[in-house]
Amino acid sequence: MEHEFWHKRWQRDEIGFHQGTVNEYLYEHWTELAGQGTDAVFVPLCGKAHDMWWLHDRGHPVIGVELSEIACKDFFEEAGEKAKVHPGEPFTVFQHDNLQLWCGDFFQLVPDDLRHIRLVYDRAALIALPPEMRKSYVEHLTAVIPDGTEILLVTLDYNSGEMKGPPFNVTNEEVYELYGEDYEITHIRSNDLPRDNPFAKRRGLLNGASESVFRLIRK
Ligand SMILES: C[S@@+](CC[C@H](N)C(=O)[O-])C[C@H]1O[C@@H](n2cnc3c(N)ncnc32)[C@H](O)[C@@H]1O
Repeated sequence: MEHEFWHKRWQRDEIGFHQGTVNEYLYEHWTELAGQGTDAVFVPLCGKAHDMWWLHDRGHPVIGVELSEIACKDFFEEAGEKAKVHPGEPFTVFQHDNLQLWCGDFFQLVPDDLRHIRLVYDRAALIALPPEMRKSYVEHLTAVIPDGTEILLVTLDYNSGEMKGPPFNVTNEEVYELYGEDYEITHIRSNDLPRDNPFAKRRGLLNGASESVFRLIRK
């Protein structure tokens, strides 16, 4: 996906992926990874996900990475919070307490940037990318997070003949192909979305869809 594609989506406010509330799988499964601890969390391709406030409120330092400056600004403004802005290259950092949004390209991150990270939350990041980019995404993520980092990954699968992504369909088999070599994988659960689910209905998915949740540990 070209950067321009996402910039346009934000400029036109075409952000159907944005959830104004905490994601149900984050809410239900986060303690299985994090316990009651407050380790630092990385949120790739973070948008303006409310989930980051939830993680922050639980005491986690958070670093999100997001291409769109609109998303970064809106994230703080919509919460009525002021962020300090540290302009820079390749990232401009928006900061409030220990919650930072790094505005720039995920693929520009280097391992030193994420050396304190112990947890990753991926909702609508892997599945935002077309098949040819997903391998590079996982390779880059694996290169920049420390060993032992745990990831909560949420995926979506559907009949790819029925709609054009994003979000793209990622099968559970693909998760094992992409992460199997470098991660221990636990498939926590899958949840069927029936054809009359609002998302399936909006996108014309006559066979519905299915979401899956994984816990991955970087070996
Ligand atoms: C489908 S949205 C998901 C946002 C968020 N995870 C959520 O749950 O709402 C994908 C986001 O990734 C951002 N994005 C796409 N490519 C990126 C890249 N290379 N680096 C950083 N952000 C990127 C887009 O601007 C978009 O906000």
